[in-house]
Amino acid sequence: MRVGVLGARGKVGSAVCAAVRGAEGLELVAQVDAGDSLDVLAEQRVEAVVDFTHPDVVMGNLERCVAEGVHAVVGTTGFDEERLATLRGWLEDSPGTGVLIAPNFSIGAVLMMRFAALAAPHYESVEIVELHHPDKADAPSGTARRTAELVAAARREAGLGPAPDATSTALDGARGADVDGVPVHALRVRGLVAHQEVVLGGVGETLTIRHDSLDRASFTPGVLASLRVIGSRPGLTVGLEHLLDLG
Ligand SMILES: NC(=O)C1=CN([C@@H]2O[C@H](COP(=O)(O)OP(=O)(O)OC[C@H]3O[C@@H](n4cnc5c(N)ncnc54)[C@H](OP(=O)(O)O)[C@@H]3O)[C@@H](O)[C@H]2O)C=CC1
Ligand SMILES: O=C(O)C1=N[C@H](C(=O)O)C[C@H](O)C1
Repeated sequence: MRVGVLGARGKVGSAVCAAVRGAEGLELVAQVDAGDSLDVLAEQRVEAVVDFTHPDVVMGNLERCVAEGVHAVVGTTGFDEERLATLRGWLEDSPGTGVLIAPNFSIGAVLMMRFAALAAPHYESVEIVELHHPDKADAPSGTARRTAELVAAARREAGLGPAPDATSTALDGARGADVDGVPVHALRVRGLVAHQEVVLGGVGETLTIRHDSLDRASFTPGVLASLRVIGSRPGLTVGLEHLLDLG
């Protein structure tokens, strides 16, 4: 498969370029970064792109890729329901083209999200703390948003109400951002890569589920696995879990 990487000079994009170069059956034929033309997609007969760019530009990239029938594996964050609906519309006009968007391509993060959803119905309280490097464009992280949505859905399904919180006065931001009723706290600290804790609590006990990406190499196996199947998954797939057998 002929692969192009968008965001090729970025922190994750450069790791993906190295991984694609070393992967059997994949050929890195285009490296695109800010200011470069997407004409290279047609010129180099790119079959699939990997996008790790910026939430502000990813939709423009995907509109062009889908219009040209180029499959896309997307790690860039910033997808809400409105963006996903727009993307589904574009894909309807380009049958056979596949787009996979994953808030997190590391296996541990996917498992952390699954474990958090599994635990959620059993605890009264739940909060999420995500910790990242200070050059990150968005807050909270895409992973934290997705985790909060999964936890909230699991709580709703179990008939649980809002987690108790008797705070009657607080400094703005002290209780984090409210994502689907789940407080999410974002730390930006030099030296960190990508980390998250889901803290659950009930009477007399807490459960903390923590995941750490210590190196951006943690994202590349999931990206390569996605590239290998994207050609046979037309339409939109959201989440790496759909490619894994998690039981
Ligand atoms: N799903 C996952 O597993 C992961 C997702 N991410 C997400 O991926 C995205 C990128 O993260 P990261 O690599 O750390 O960020 P970086 O800023 O290091 O890399 C982004 C790169 O994209 C470039 N770029 C900007 N605009 C365009 C454009 N229109 N076309 C092509 N390239 C462009 C940037 O150039 P310039 O700097 O000149 O603007 C930069 O080189 C973020 O949204 C992040 O949250 C990150 C890690 C894992
Ligand atoms: O910007 C990052 O670094 C990361 N972004 C993704 C997110 O927002 O969840 C994935 C991971 O947390 C690293």
